[in-house]
Amino acid sequence: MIGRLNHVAIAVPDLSAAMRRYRDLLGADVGEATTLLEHGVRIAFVTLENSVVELMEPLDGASPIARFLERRPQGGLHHICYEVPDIASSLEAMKDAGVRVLGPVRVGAHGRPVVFLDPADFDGALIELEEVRPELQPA
Ligand SMILES: CC[C@H](C(=O)O)C(=O)SCCNC(=O)CCNC(=O)[C@H](O)C(C)(C)COP(=O)(O)OP(=O)(O)OC[C@H]1O[C@@H](n2cnc3c(N)ncnc32)[C@H](O)[C@@H]1OP(=O)(O)O
Ligand SMILES: [Co+2]
Repeated sequence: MIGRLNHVAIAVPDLSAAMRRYRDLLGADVGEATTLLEHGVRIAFVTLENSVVELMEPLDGASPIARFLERRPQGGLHHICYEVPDIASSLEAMKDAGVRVLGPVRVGAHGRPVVFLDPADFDGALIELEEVRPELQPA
């Protein structure tokens, strides 16, 4: 059901510092920082040849990553995002299997529908599913 790895996300306490590290120390292609109010985060994507890393800092104490950073003040690996062709049918399959879905489907940073799955039901890893419809992709 899942397709490509879309991104791996790292929660960071200071996005500008993390962006500088990736750009200046690692020589990576770091995009612009973007605020995602609805998700409570400010993010920047690092584009690699074969995948993408999402750097995220919390907007405030109510952000879903605020508690995560309280436990790990230096930051840490936060979630992994897989592409699915049809998020509604993926969700149905998850619910049928008893996997807890965290919140509703929302529009993610790429402007596509995303949803999160409870780490307690997925080997301790927070999973994001992002809908990437094959028919809408360039050939
Ligand atoms: C969508 C926009 C953008 C994009 O890519 O397009 C993004 O990716 S935004 C990313 C930020 N959004 C989210 O993370 C939304 C989903 N996350 C959540 O709903 C919460 O963060 C949740 C439920 C995973 C944790 O909530 P909370 O922090 O309130 O709970 P606790 O701190 O009490 O933790 C409970 C339990 O879960 C474990 N946990 C927490 N975070 C993670 C994690 N990232 N990976 C693995 N496990 C995690 C935590 O250790 C606790 O475990 P326990 O055994 O009960 O101690
Ligand atoms: Co993400």
